[in-house]
Amino acid sequence: MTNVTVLGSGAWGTTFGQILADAGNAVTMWAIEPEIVADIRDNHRNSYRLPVVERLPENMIATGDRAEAVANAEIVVVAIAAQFARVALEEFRGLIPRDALVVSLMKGIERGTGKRMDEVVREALDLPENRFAAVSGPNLSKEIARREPSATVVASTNPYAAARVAQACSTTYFHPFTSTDVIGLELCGSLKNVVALAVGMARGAGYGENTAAMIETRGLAELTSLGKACGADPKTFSGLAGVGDLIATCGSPLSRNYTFGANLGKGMSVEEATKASDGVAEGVATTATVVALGDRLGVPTPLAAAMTHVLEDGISCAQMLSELFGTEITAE
Ligand SMILES: NC(=O)C1=CN([C@@H]2O[C@H](COP(=O)(O)OP(=O)(O)OC[C@H]3O[C@@H](n4cnc5c(N)ncnc54)[C@H](OP(=O)(O)O)[C@@H]3O)[C@@H](O)[C@H]2O)C=CC1
Ligand SMILES: O=C(CO)COP(=O)(O)O
Repeated sequence: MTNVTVLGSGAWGTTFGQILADAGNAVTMWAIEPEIVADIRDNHRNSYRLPVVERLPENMIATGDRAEAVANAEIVVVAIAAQFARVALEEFRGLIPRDALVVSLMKGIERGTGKRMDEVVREALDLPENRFAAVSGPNLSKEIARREPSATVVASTNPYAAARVAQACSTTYFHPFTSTDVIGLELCGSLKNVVALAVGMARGAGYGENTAAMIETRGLAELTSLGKACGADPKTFSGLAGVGDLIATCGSPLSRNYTFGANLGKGMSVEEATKASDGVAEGVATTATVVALGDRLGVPTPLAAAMTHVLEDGISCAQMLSELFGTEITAE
């Protein structure tokens, strides 16, 4: 049994807390909202962010006190909206035990700096690389909250850390694989959200399977080229965190990014789609950072560029699709 703290009691943070509790760990949830803390602590529910779960495990407690939340933690899991991660984590600097592992569930790239979540977490907490791990895969929280079978990837440059975290989140219904490719895992999780926005938009506009498959396949190619340029292992993109997460996210209205895109495709403005969103669609803030990353590395990112024009200039789905390939005939 391990003492694990989860920072952020959103849909996935709470679901992952349930996984950790089901795996036999002592789980402490931290949330910024007092009402969420009280709901988990007193009612063993998170009716605000995960109402699908009637009752959370007994070995899952909650607190809003930062020091108390991490005081005895052997593993600290970060499940905060990516664009708020740095500011939120800086409040925990110096509070986390020096031998605790820190795990990111976040899927986003920080606006302004273009940094991945492993970089943000390590900078905010002054954390050495060998105590960091990332978790990413086809993990739509509501299905996993219902304990449906699923799998994920735990990546750390420190194989011991990856194995330790994988052990802590292994249950009969949730199977972790390990990897040392942190960069690849981070890019898969972040960039697939941009592809999901585009696929959702096409679906919302009434296009079918061929168009979705076209966008997903070209999106995977873009994601893989960018990942390779960042030093990632190409194999990661054909695994659970790459193709696997694309299939899940681009195929389900449970995905916030997919649904955000679908609402755009139905004619909503970005503001209207944001208001309608149930949780944070991380791809909205990440899209522009992908274009900037591609520019910096000399890697073409036509899908991210087209989605940036959707998000910033309000171009239509038809215009987005026409921007994807241009008119020149090239090899695939
Ligand atoms: N939902 C899912 O199915 C999956 C999500 N993920 C990723 O996991 C991460 C967390 O997602 P999820 O758990 O769904 O949570 P949400 O995206 O629904 O919300 C983000 C969490 O961040 C918290 N938060 C926002 N701003 C701040 C802040 N300034 N300080 C402290 N906390 C803040 C929210 O708190 P509050 O609720 O109090 O507002 C909430 O707990 C995201 O990066 C997401 O991409 C990965 C796999 C699956
Ligand atoms: O990352 C996820 C599934 O793996 C959840 O996707 P959304 O953030 O689009 O809801």
